[in-house]
Amino acid sequence: MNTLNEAYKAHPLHLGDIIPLDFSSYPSLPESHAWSQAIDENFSFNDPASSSIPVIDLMDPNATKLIGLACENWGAFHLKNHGIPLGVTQGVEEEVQRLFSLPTEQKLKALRSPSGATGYGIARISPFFSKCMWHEGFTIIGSPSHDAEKIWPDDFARFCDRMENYEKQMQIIAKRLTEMMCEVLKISEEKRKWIGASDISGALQLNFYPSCPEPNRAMGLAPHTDTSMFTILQTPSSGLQIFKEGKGWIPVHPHPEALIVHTGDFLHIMSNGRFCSPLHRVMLNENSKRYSMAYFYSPPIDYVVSPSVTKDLSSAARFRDVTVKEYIGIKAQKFADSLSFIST
Ligand SMILES: O=C(O)CCC(=O)C(=O)O
Ligand SMILES: [Fe+2]
Repeated sequence: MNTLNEAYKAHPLHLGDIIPLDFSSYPSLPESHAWSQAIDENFSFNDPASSSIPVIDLMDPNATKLIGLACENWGAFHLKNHGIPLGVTQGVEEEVQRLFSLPTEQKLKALRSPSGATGYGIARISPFFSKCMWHEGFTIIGSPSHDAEKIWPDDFARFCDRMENYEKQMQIIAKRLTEMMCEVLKISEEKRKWIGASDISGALQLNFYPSCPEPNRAMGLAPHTDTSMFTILQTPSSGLQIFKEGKGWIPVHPHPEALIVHTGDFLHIMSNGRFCSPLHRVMLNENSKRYSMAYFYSPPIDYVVSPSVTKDLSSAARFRDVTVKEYIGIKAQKFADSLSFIST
């Protein structure tokens, strides 16, 4: 059994916090999904050049340095020339569309169990908000065959092949990015030994946001930070926003053939706060649906995440040591207060 599954098993959800709405049968926004305040845009486009996350070419000889700066200043960047063949991305996009356009009853066959980590269901962050999100998701850890078989008993091989291939590609890029980030943070050889190991904690989250009758009063995905070390996101559509201190919510418009990478809580801890773990959310559209594939990447479950992993920790550690597994548990209970809960 994958160890990430074990980490989630210890924190079961209520069934009511897993089942998505059948969005196609709601021509107007139900009260359960109407957020009380109109969602503020609170962002001005005075200077678009300094108000968008940087684009970094992985083949650029200065890529390591640029990635370090982007992680410090934004906690996010576009990554181009990442080497994933276009056919692989397109294949996954096709499967995501095929999955989410199925009738609700069919998708519900793979409903995530309350103590499960994989399958179909609403976002894990849902219990922390009083209103529901206009979103459905499907989580994959390793092979998706167990869940896909329930949906397509005779025809799940193509979905599985494409997803597993995509996960492999993500791991190759994630390994490369981890090496670069460790270089920037001067992480000791000892604490880098896990890189490239087979027991890394990885999960692929497929997200779907149907078109919404009242996008300004609804929320695709509510503000959160990712628990991961970093997340590699692929989406053909706008809607994602990242919160930047002093600027507000910044829209992240996808670049053709580029991936979006953003740092998560684990890198924030390991860098002693130098890399941000940006708050982000997803906004909706009245006329178009949106989907995304988010690959969450973290060290193995027993790895000790600590500011002391860096060789040049010059100031006092701002966070106490936690294992990956322990922090997943803290996040499941404390959500937005998790980083302050472990701060020293
Ligand atoms: O759909 C997106 O663009 C973002 C998804 C996300 O933030 C997540 O799955 O954690
Ligand atoms: Fe996220």
